[in-house]
Amino acid sequence: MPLLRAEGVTVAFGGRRALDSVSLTAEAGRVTGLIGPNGAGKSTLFDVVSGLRRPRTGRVRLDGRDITREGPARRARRGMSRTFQHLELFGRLSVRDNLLVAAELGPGRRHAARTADAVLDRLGLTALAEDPADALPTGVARLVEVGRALVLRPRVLLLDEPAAGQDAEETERFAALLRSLAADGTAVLLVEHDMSLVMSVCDEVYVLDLGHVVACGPPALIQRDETVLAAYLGEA
Ligand SMILES: Nc1ncnc2c1ncn2[C@@H]1O[C@H](COP(=O)(O)OP(=O)(O)OP(=O)(O)O)[C@@H](O)[C@H]1O
Repeated sequence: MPLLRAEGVTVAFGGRRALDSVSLTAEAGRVTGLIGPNGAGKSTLFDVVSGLRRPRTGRVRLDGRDITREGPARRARRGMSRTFQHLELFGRLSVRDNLLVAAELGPGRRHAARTADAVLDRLGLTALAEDPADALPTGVARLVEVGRALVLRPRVLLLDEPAAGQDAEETERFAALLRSLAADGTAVLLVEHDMSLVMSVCDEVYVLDLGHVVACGPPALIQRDETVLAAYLGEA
């Protein structure tokens, strides 16, 4: 049984379908990519999976359990956490305090400081722990957002464009982090525009275009898929 499954998810804004019967699976121990041109529906699908938006039709299942009607807090307690495309850090708080605020809500709350410090160490952020979040370059701030999701010890981690603003070296380190999270058994679902990152870290890639899954498979196949190329070139 897959850890996370979205089944036949449809979302409409006004008369327009942002998602039209979309199904997707994310397995424990794997990095699953979700790509597609601007406006394809990626963030909307994240909102449905994380409980911020109710779909018009369709289901979200975690471990087979139907969680479609559960809110984001309940899903977080079940082991799901996410980052946002637009940074949502507490700008005046230090890097460490940003993680602590989340750690105090999570399963490691009794040892929140230790939990936060362990994640800072894993992300290579210890030297910046006391810096205010709003003084950080975007690439580092995104890493802090990932850290805030990680202190909740997620089984399912949803990352919305986490590498935007990272330089080449930061992206390389980030790729290694994603692989190590998967090796720990986390199901990572990754929305990302950096194609070389997606193709190098993902086990499987879903391609959305205009609210439909137009392709799904291992990176090597997706890179050669004509429907995918057409979607990106605007010919689909
Ligand atoms: N709150 C909203 N109200 C109306 N339309 C919306 C809303 N949110 C998203 N949309 C529309 O739904 C479609 C999908 O948007 P979404 O943000 O999910 O795409 P995306 O694939 O994440 O795009 P991007 O790569 O640009 O972030 C777009 O046409 C968008 O304009």
